[in-house]
Amino acid sequence: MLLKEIKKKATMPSNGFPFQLPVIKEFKSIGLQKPVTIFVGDNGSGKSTLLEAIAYQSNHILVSGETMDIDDTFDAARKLAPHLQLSWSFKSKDGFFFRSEDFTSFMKKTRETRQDLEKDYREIKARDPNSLEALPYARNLGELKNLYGDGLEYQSHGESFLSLFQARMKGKGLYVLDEPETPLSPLKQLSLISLIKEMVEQGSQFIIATHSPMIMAMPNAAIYQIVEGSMEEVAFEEVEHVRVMKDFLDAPERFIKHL
Ligand SMILES: Nc1ncnc2c1ncn2[C@@H]1O[C@H](COP(=O)(O)OP(=O)(O)OP(=O)(O)O)[C@@H](O)[C@H]1O
Repeated sequence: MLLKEIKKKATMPSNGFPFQLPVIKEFKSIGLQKPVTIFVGDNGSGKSTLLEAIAYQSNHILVSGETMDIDDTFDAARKLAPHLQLSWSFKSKDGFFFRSEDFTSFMKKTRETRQDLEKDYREIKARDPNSLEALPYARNLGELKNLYGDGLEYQSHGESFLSLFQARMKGKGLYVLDEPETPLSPLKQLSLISLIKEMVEQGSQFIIATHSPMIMAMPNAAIYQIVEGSMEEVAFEEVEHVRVMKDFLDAPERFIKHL
């Protein structure tokens, strides 16, 4: 394990967002004994708020490589993070925070970078086909191609999500993922589970907020369920999402006739 414990300091304010959220008020500490920690809970239970603060306090790097410092949507994380005490076995500098909103801007940035490099490369070659000045542009274009193939933008939304994870994840990193299942079909969620399993085998650790029962079934995972502000470790079969989804799939008509 890289991150061993997340503990709330005694001095946290009790008023104003995010401090007045029930889950933040009641949170004391969790020990991370498994390589995958999963937060589940209803919409609005505070999963993202807590996850963002953990990510901010750990290394505050986004999937794009940018810092969480420049984005005002992380104001609450910036306020809450100093009140969380993280204990490490080994503080890795690798890893990132991922939420699906940042994916679109990362795709846009990658596309613009590639287009700029291609334009500069073409201009230099047109001026002088043998110019050494073109070499760094060719090298950077080659690196982008190695990482993402011909371009994430030529893949479907779900495919490019997975390619991004495959390109950006490596061993011994701490990955904090907020609802990574968002655009993924059930089969692609299995591919994500397989990728996470592979990364765990290489010494990585994951903290994930999810609504997906498939992700919750991940091997080597501890599931913490938030109900009315209290956070408790539960078995997979006890998670509300899992029970509701299972009952629904067993007999959808039973649910739908009551709507
Ligand atoms: N800037 C803000 N100011 C005040 N309240 C906020 C702010 N941002 C979020 N909230 C509230 O905090 C609560 C927790 O939000 P959060 O996004 O952490 O929930 P969540 O469990 O991740 O939900 P979901 O599953 O829908 O993503 C919600 O009720 C939300 O409306």
